[in-house]
Amino acid sequence: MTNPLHSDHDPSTGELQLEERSSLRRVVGLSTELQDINDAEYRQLRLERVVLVGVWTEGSSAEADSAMAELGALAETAGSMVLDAVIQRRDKPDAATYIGSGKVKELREIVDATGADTVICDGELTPGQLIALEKAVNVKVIDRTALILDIFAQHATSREGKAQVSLAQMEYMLPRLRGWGEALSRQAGGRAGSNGGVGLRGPGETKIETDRRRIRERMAKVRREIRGMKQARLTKRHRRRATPVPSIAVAGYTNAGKSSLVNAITGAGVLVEDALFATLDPTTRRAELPDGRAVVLTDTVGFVRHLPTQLVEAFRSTLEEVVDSELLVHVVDGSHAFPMAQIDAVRAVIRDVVAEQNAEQPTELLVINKIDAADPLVLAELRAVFKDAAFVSATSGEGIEALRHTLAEYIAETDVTVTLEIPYSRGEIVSRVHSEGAVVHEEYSDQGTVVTVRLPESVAGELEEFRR
Ligand SMILES: Nc1nc2c(ncn2[C@@H]2O[C@H](COP(=O)(O)OP(=O)(O)OP(=O)(O)O)[C@@H](O)[C@H]2O)c(=O)[nH]1
Ligand SMILES: [Mg+2]
Repeated sequence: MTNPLHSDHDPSTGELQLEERSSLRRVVGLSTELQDINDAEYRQLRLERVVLVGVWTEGSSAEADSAMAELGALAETAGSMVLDAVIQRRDKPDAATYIGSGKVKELREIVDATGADTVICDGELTPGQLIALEKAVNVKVIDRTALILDIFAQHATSREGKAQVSLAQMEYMLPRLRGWGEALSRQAGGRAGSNGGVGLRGPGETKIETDRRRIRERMAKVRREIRGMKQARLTKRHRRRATPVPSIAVAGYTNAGKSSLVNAITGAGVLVEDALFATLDPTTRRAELPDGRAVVLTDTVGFVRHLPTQLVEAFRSTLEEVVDSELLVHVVDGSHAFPMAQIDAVRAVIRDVVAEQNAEQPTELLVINKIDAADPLVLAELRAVFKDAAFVSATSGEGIEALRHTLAEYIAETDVTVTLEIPYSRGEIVSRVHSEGAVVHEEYSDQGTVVTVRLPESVAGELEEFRR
């Protein structure tokens, strides 16, 4: 394992976060309540004992199983206990009830037999499908989108992250308010007949309409707040960009081991958990590479297939970090049954953001992690396809030192080599050159210290006056 050089963080932070999160688990579901619209009768996800349902439309049965396993992991991350899972093979989901009527009956029997209180469907269901299925099985039915929103709501810690998630939840809720519970009765007085046009709403407005209006108002407010926070973040990032320390973004599918890898490389205590979306806010750690150079690594939120569109915006801040960095370390879970599909999913999202921002595609270094637990056949395939990839285990430490050297080489490629003569009176410049670059040669002349050093271009520019 590597030394915790320049770790500017208390290694107990991850531990603390983990504790906090476990205590949060016990009140699962509370985080999805939007306190500010407390009388809106939207569905509250109190997930406890759940049955999973999937429709398998394409691919092999092993892939379908793997998709269900992921849904199960998501459900557990949200704090629920998975009792059973049903998959139905069909060309496309049933328009009325997502799964066909025969399967609905079977599902109802499973729900009754297991005592489940919630059914989770893989995919995004229409409001109509949710209601119809709920009627048929007689317990709460939610979809994958709601589940992911719930996890994000539980895990977001930064103010901007929380605001983004609450906005996404409201966006999801808005079209689904209708029919949410027979409890949504009309307000006293009923609808004010045909004369209740624009501006005359009020007593005759239905409860759903009032709720919708309140949610829209709240959404507008949150949007304004986010704009303000975004500005602050951009300023901060700008300031960070002004310091010439190269930045490395660590991205990849959720649970690939990104945080573990950042810890292994830097020795810092970033939160690691066998749960999806353990990391939601980008965290940055300093590290020193074998050539003595300082870099910063940013641990980012994980990717997932079919990310709810409402959350894409919430991901944006993390993706901007990726696009902005010198090097993108793309971490892959080598022990997963289908790492290729995950690699493709991650690359597709990054490509989209790069295109959208008119940015340059950052250099990507693939890091296949968890080689200690990987199937040798899958590993052999990955080695054959990705010849430049690094193969490591963040937990055993295998390959980490080699990876640190590889990182140094990648970063060095963006460097220039210069010879500087630094007067003896400017010792601070000599220290700076040592910490920000890789010194190739050093000697002492009558005038000062003469160093030949590889430096990031921006630093070399700043030290132009000492060039020889
Ligand atoms: N066997 C094995 N397990 C690992 C390795 N690296 C990470 N893990 C485990 O994988 C799980 C996820 O690790 P994290 O580092 O939290 O993964 P992440 O990519 O940051 O996950 P999210 O932040 O949730 O997206 C944890 O249980 C780790 O202990 C490895 O090299 N080998
Ligand atoms: Mg993480």
